[in-house]
Amino acid sequence: MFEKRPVIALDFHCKEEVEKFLAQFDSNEQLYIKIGMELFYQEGPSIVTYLKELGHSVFLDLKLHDIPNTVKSAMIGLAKMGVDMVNVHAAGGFEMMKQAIEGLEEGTPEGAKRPILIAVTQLTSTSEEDMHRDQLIQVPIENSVVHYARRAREAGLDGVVCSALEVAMIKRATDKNFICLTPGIRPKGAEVGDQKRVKTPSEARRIGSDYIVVGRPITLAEKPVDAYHEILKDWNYGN
Ligand SMILES: O=c1ccn([C@@H]2O[C@H](COP(=O)(O)O)[C@@H](O)[C@H]2O)c(=O)[nH]1
Repeated sequence: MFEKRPVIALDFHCKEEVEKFLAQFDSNEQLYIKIGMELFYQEGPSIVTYLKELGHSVFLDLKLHDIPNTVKSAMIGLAKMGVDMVNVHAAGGFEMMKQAIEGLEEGTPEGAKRPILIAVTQLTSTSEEDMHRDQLIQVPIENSVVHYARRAREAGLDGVVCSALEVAMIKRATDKNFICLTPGIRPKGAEVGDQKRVKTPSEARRIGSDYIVVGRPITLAEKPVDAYHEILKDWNYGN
């Protein structure tokens, strides 16, 4: 399910910063925006309504991870907000993921499309050494990522969050339509920051990512609109 627009991670503190950022774009340009914890915990559901009314697509990246019943109830609420995509941590377990999808189905208003549900496998800021040390998972990181992807698919989810490095393995282990959304994207030569498992937009495309997520290389750029269009071009192989 290829999405030609890079998903922009708007990791801002408040709506005013979002407005300032969006004012730089042509008002006809419909973006795919990721709202994370930082913005959502400050602004709440009204930030979703605001962005949807402007015609943008919204991925609400709250990475739910709790007992199955709690996640199901939370998902019922999130489905009512009209977001396009939400997520959970696969580490929350098979039953939690199953309940998450049930909650979304229950909460989606009649006639509306159920939000896409994906599961975080291993964060792109986690290296194999980090995983061994912090999680005591003593296998290669790709094995852990593919294992979580298989469990997510068996639970009925639409896809996973992973690094572009693992996309080919996941598609082989699940199916080609199982969504791989990949953060940890950096244009050639860009600062990597806290990301550990990184690829460029065109590398991610070549490997088979369906969505890429890009934050700081756009939001902290001197000219964010130009930075966005360069990434868009690289992701779409110059088209
Ligand atoms: O494994 C993950 C899951 C989520 N993210 C989120 O994506 C963006 C990436 O931002 P950059 O500034 O491009 O590094 C950020 O909002 C993370 O919360 C991730 O990076 N890795």
